[in-house]
Amino acid sequence: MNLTKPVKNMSRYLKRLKEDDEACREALKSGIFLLYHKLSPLLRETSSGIYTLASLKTSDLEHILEKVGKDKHFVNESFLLGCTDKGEPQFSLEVGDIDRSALEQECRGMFVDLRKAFFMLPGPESPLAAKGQALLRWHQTNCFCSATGQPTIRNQSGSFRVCHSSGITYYPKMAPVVIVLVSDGSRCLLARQTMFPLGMYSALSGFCDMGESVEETLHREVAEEVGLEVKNIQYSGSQHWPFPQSSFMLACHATVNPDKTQVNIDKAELEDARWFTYEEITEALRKPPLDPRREPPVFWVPPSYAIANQLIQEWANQQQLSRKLHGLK
Ligand SMILES: NC(=O)C1=CN([C@@H]2O[C@H](COP(=O)(O)OP(=O)(O)OC[C@H]3O[C@@H](n4cnc5c(N)ncnc54)[C@H](OP(=O)(O)O)[C@@H]3O)[C@@H](O)[C@H]2O)C=CC1
Ligand SMILES: [Mg+2]
Repeated sequence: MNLTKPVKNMSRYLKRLKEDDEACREALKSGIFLLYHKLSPLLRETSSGIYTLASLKTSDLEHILEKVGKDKHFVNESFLLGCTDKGEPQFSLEVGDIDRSALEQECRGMFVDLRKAFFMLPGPESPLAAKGQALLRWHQTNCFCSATGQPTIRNQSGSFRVCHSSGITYYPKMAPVVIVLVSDGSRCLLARQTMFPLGMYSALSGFCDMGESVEETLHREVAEEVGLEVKNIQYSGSQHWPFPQSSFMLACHATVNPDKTQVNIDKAELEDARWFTYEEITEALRKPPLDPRREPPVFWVPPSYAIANQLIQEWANQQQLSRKLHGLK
């Protein structure tokens, strides 16, 4: 089978590459590579001034590696990410031990911190950039077995690491987090942590404790952080979130009784939490993406690549609909 041809069933194809070292090594010969320098992805500016993730073909990457004094077999250190629409296997490669500016020059691109890259990349490319970084980070921090202290060995695709001494297999992990937009019917509750950028408020969130369901985490986190009791939980969607380590965000809507809205903030967790009106929210959603050269606005919400933004947008749409139904503007 020629693995480079467009593949009808991508999922089966990727499963094979994940599990079969030989097939994956073969796929590396005709892969598409995303480079990271100390976990910062390589971006390129197109002729129309738009930034995209730079993707290099195997032959181009090997050529560049040789030019910067690195063995071309270094491509084998890559990790499998997925497949392009054309069926080309995609890989991420950490090149942090190579001179950064020499690489940037050879690749005609620049390595950009992932948080900054999220603001520069077109929407659909952000999750791929995040996945590439997350996988590299996981491998960098799981080189040893936590039971024996012996080195763990990766398979070719990077879908797991194994300790041959204990026989334990380690798989890349995400920590589940519940994020919830609480509404009292006409307002929604947003909060900020001291570490948030100035003026940014987001939905409430918290890591799931061992053994908890999504609903249990949601009730506990809202009670802990703002002292409220929620009901009517509705699932909205999910997202992988790479910061600071890989989280798996499960996003929900919930409501509180309109006569029990007094917030009691846990100051150890939150700097502030307050109710926002529909007008305040729609104005914040209309604001253009943050310009790092300008002062941040007094109140703004997470940008569109964050699932918090999706929750806030959905809430605003719902409010708009019910206002129309009630003859309000
Ligand atoms: N994509 C999005 O739209 C959004 C994503 N998020 C993400 O959600 C995550 C959780 O939100 P946050 O409100 O801070 O969570 P929590 O409310 O649970 O508060 C963080 C606390 O959990 C501890 N902690 C850190 N990692 C873990 C873990 N893996 N398991 C259990 N506890 C942990 C922290 O300890 P320590 O003192 O060590 O830090 C800190 O005390 C963050 O990574 C944040 O970036 C949040 C909002 C929006
Ligand atoms: Mg929290």
